[in-house]
Amino acid sequence: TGDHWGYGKEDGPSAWHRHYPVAKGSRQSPIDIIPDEARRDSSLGPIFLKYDRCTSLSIANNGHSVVVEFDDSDDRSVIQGGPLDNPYRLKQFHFHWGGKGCEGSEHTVAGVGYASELHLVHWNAVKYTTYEDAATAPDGLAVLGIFLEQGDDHRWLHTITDVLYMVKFKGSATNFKGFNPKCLLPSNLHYWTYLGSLTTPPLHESVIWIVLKEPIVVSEKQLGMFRILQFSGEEEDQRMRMENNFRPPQPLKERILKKRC
Ligand SMILES: CN(C)c1nnc([C@H](N)S(N)(=O)=O)s1
Ligand SMILES: [Zn+2]
Repeated sequence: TGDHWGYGKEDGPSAWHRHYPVAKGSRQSPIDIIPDEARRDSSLGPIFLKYDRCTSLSIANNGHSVVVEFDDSDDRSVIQGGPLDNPYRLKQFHFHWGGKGCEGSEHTVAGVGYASELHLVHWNAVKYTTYEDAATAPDGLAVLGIFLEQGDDHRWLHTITDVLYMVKFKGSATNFKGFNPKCLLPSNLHYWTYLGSLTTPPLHESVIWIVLKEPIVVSEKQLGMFRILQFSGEEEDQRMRMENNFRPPQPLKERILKKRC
């Protein structure tokens, strides 16, 4: 049992539909974002991120990515506004990235990928009692996507890359308290939004996606630190470097990509 999916040739995104048929569904993520085709929507206001009294708990390697988990027992860390009818609670954030010098984002912009993509996963605690209930509801999750572009060192990313050696292997975790993800946001919060899904199995079609237009800039050295992580556990003999853990863009089908006026 356990996760029998991955990013390899046999168990990668093109095979996920065998165990998760929703992979061929009508609102799958990620997508290729075509800016000129985004429809202006006057009902869309700005997004607000209240990450002040941050509630980070731990950082872990779950065999697919590196994940920072938050205490989501109250509304201290929430996203609201934009396409959202109420505040959504921050549950975790994680990254997707490529091989050295290669694209590794999940969403692409006019067919072009970025080096990496940060996902901050929030859930609708007003309408649903648990994350698990929200994760299967059409308006249950809100994921904020932020592109990472290769360039100069990011001033704050080292607080994450400096501890990656402690979670090198699948199943490892360590304390990670007092980290405020506000330091990972770009200067402006202009966004695209559309209805989509989780981008890894179980691929639930429960995500309101909010993708920021402005990337943050990180160095190749910092990106390289993510590649010391392994998909495999410490006891496994196959050393499997964690990289290219991204799903390619999926058909837009009958969806409209929206943006703020
Ligand atoms: C259980 N949670 C929080 C998640 N399950 N799948 C997630 C995917 N990694 S993503 N990329 O956020 O859809 S996040
Ligand atoms: Zn993700």
